[in-house]
Amino acid sequence: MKLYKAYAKVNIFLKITGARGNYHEIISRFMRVDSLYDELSFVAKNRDDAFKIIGEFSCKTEQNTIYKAYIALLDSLDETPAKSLKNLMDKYAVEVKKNIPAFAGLGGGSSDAATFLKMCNEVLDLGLSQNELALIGLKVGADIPFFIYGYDSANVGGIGEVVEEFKEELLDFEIFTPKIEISTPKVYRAYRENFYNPIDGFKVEKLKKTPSLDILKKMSADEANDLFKPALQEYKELKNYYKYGYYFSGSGSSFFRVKERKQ
Ligand SMILES: C[C@@](CO)(OP(=O)(O)O)[C@H](O)COP(=O)(O)OP(=O)(O)OC[C@H]1O[C@@H](n2ccc(N)nc2=O)[C@H](O)[C@@H]1O
Ligand SMILES: Nc1ncnc2c1ncn2[C@@H]1O[C@H](COP(=O)(O)OP(=O)(O)O)[C@@H](O)[C@H]1O
Repeated sequence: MKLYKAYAKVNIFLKITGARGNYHEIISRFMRVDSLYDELSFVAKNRDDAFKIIGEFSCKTEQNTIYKAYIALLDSLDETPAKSLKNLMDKYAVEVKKNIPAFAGLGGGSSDAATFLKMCNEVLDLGLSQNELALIGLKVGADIPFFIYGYDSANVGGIGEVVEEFKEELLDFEIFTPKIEISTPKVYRAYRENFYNPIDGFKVEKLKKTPSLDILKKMSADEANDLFKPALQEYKELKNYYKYGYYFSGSGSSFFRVKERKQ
């Protein structure tokens, strides 16, 4: 069966622009990490088994983003394609070779979910557009739309649903992930309680136009990512891992820096 790659991402910058209910509106440059991906495939399974995911996960199937994406996709389909999808998942399990660390700020769970949605769309010929898939994905997680579009680099806004390609060279990253299980909601909550200071529209426009390499030359780790200070506050041990010249991805715990330009 065909292997599908679910790439990791890093957030070159991540700035908060406001609040939306329990969520935060952001402007962030997402860049795909070419060297780090999970591998997904459909493999034949026993028809009697329930929805099955094969792979090393720390969560139950019901909590897996792949299962949540399946339910969201089922809900969005008419009767006939929904039947085909159920039939597909009766016959096949989703096998995942997990390479992207979890709780890492690298979007592993979101990328798996996005890839699963694209696999179903392709295999069943559902004819869903990228925008439609992104909206289905958004119900499962804010990072999923970026992975649906599959751009190398993009400015991501709203809570994650506005994805605009940013044309630039893909960078090669060195990444390390401290073994700290960071909770994304906890970090956003700490930001809102103690660091809330949304940036203005002028700064947003400037950031959106700046190439990633320039951002990384001009900004320090805490200037580039509004979630770095709240993460340090909530997870004190994080500071033992921080090395000068590295940047913090999303809500963490990964740090990255550019290795070299991709050939
Ligand atoms: C911080 C970022 C940066 O890319 O990613 P990670 O570090 O998790 O990879 C994202 O904003 C995370 O996206 P994702 O991890 O998909 O978030 P979700 O599952 O949708 O939301 C989990 C929780 O995080 C908070 N949340 C998430 C996104 C957002 N824009 N504002 C928020 O406040 C909310 O409390 C929400 O209930
Ligand atoms: N397909 C998946 N891959 C990894 N983690 C998943 C997946 N589905 C659900 N999870 C759960 O999501 C959390 C971590 O999400 P993940 O996407 O790996 O991290 P992050 O949001 O920091 O990039 C953990 O609670 C993990 O058990």
